[in-house]
Amino acid sequence: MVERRQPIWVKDAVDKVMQWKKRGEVEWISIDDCEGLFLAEPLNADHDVPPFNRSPYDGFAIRSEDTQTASREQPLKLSVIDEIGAGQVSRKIVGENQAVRIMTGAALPAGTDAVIMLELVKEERLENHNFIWIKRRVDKDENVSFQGEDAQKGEVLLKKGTYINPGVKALLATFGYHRVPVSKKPVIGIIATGSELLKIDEPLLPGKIRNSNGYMIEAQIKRAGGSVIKYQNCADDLESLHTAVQKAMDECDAVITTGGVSVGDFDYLPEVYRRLKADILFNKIAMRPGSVTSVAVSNEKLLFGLSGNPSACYVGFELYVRPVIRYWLHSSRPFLRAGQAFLKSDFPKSNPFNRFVRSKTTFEGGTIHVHPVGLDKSSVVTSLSLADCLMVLPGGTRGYRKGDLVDVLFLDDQTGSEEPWKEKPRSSRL
Ligand SMILES: Nc1nc2c(c(=O)[nH]1)N[C@H]1C(S)=C(S)[C@@H](COP(=O)(O)OP(=O)(O)OC[C@H]3O[C@@H](n4cnc5c(N)ncnc54)[C@H](O)[C@@H]3O)O[C@H]1N2
Ligand code: MOO
Ligand SMILES: [Mg+2]
Repeated sequence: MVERRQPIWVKDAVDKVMQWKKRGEVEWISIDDCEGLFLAEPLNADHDVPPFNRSPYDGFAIRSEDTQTASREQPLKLSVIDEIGAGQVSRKIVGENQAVRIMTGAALPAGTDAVIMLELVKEERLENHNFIWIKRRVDKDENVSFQGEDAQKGEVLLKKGTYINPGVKALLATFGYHRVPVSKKPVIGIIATGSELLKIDEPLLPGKIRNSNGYMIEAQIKRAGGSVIKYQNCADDLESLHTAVQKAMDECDAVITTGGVSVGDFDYLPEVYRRLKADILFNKIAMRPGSVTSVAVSNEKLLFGLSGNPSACYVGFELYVRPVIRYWLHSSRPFLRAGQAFLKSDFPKSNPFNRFVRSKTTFEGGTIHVHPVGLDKSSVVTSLSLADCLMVLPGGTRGYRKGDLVDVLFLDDQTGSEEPWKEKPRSSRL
């Protein structure tokens, strides 16, 4: 008699997995290698930015009070007493009717409180000395980049858990972080199982297919921020599968298998869990695709049994593995970013289970639309290459109509979400 499995809700499955979440060990790595990781400590401003009042233009630093009566009819003549470029500091103190020629980024000289652009003055050279003529009033603080206007000493600029994008990297450099606190990456092992699997450089043979899931999962792990150990494909043979999973569990922080997790004669992962004396958190989820996704824990390490069907495997990873990797990396928003969009076409299939449909979003007239891509079957691989989101269609309906507002989970996104997608109360009767 085939084992009857009791499905659980997606939200409960996520909760069960996240009970085993861990933060990775913090290490300080070179700023050159930190992008795509997460700050393991907050970033505080230990000085003002900019650190001094500076000129935003190439021009002349002046005293605004000297210019109060300057006009086209009564131009003002100032004596140029120094010239500085960015990086230089003038030693002069600017007095009445004096100016310093100053380039963008240079510190305002003592005594000055405004800058006039090169284009707005007339220059004159008289007896080996430079003068300028100004034909308008310049107000105090005009054209000054103020010390601390960008960031003030003591401010917390970025919270712990922030994703390090190019802008964050610029801030790290601004504050002299040549080494950056981040988490060590989790090492995730991948074992593709199935006697039908060929290596990708092998020619097709009757009844065989190439292992695409192994490569897909590798890319998903890397997109999430983890590092990968890819093991040899494993045939549907209990002894070798047991040995391979045991070895991977010893060597990695978590392990993903694909295939062999359902109720078929050669689906040996349930038996491997028993042999490992692993606690099975669940082996059936009320969702499509990916209902067979199983997760077990052995020696406090997670062992993900993803489906062999490519789309089911993909969705299982994004919902249950990705948040574990991102949490490990100290992300404060480890779950897929959620939003809502209008369905672009009817989705007439009745929906007994929550469905995660590979889809694509488009922006039209200020609103987001979403439409399914490719064939909606869990065995399909082509739709994955076109999807930028998963459209979530809660179960218990007779289908959805064009124009319905539906939840979407974005795949190529770094913002993430603090909370996972959850079934809403109306859909929460199993
Ligand atoms: N009697 C039942 N049969 C099935 C059930 C069920 O509840 N009762 N569930 C179905 C569902 S839903 C899914 S999903 C699949 C899951 O099967 P497994 O996870 O055990 O995976 P396999 O049987 O090993 O393979 C399924 C399918 O995927 C192909 N595959 C496997 N590995 C790869 C790979 N690395 N790259 C590409 N494709 C792969 C494999 O050839 C099969 O076609 O079970 C249903 N059956
Ligand atoms: O759950 Mo299976 O993953 O529907 O295709
Ligand atoms: Mg199977």
